[in-house]
Amino acid sequence: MRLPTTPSLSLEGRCALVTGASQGIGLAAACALAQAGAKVTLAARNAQRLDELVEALQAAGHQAEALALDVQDLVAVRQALQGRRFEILVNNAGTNRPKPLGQVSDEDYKAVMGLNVHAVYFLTQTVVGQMPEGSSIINVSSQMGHVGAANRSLYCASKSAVEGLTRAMAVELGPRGIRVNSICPTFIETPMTKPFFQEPGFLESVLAKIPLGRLGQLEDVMGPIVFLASPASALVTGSALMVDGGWTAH
Ligand SMILES: NC(=O)C1=CN([C@@H]2O[C@H](COP(=O)(O)OP(=O)(O)OC[C@H]3O[C@@H](n4cnc5c(N)ncnc54)[C@H](OP(=O)(O)O)[C@@H]3O)[C@@H](O)[C@H]2O)C=CC1
Ligand SMILES: C[C@H](O)[C@@H]1OC(=O)[C@H](O)[C@@H]1O
Repeated sequence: MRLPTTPSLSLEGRCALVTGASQGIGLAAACALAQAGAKVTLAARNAQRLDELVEALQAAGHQAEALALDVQDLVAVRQALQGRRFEILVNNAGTNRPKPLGQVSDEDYKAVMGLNVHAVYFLTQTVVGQMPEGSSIINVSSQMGHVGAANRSLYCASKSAVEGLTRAMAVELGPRGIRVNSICPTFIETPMTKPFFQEPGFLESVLAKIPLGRLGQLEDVMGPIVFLASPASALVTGSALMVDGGWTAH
């Protein structure tokens, strides 16, 4: 009798590019992919930090390399990545400038939309041409791509745009066997969010909206990243994987 067999979560032999990998969720994603066997290119602007992280990954027996890169510098992106073959791309680098609607400046808009959308779009455009069948693109979106939040109109708009490009790219790239999904975490304490939690009452206000009753941890995104990168999600594309403790289940 032939019993069904679970597709592998191994990423042996695959090359992965993770943007914003010098800290936070990007670093967690890079570690997850490396621990699953991928050769991971960690991209960010802080070259020294990247070298330290790559050294640590290599010391742990994993394959990793550093790529000092400003993903908003499209000339540099194209010079560094044009023609390079990756089977996995994690568009993680992102930013936020929480402000009341009336205080958002043109510069704020360009900073948030520039990194969260423009850079994601054109780095993906640069890399996708060399991606073989079976490749996986993972866009790090947010629960905020699916709900509104006060003082986060710009951020919510940027992540909603990421959800739209995830779906459209999934439709366009499906015939090539390339999958495109988003991962949508809730609040995780990282250098980006640490300042938010200094505000009195902010943590309580966030926890009140999370049915599982806790903030996310970096480890909470690592399994979902490997799942979306691996053959275990071979029929999953155009999807938004909520990793939000139930925030958007309301
Ligand atoms: N933390 C959270 O609660 C959540 C975060 N997210 C999303 O996850 C992603 C990562 O968030 P988080 O880890 O908190 O962010 P952090 O601010 O902690 O880290 C951001 C990373 O992006 C890199 N980066 C920033 N600008 C650039 C650039 N121009 N070019 C290349 N790399 C850049 C930074 O490295 P360097 O300075 O060296 O370039 C850093 O490694 C973002 O897209 C965010 O929107 C989604 C849901 C929840
Ligand atoms: C869950 C979100 O992405 C979270 O919302 C914010 O305002 C922070 O910037 C985090 O990214």
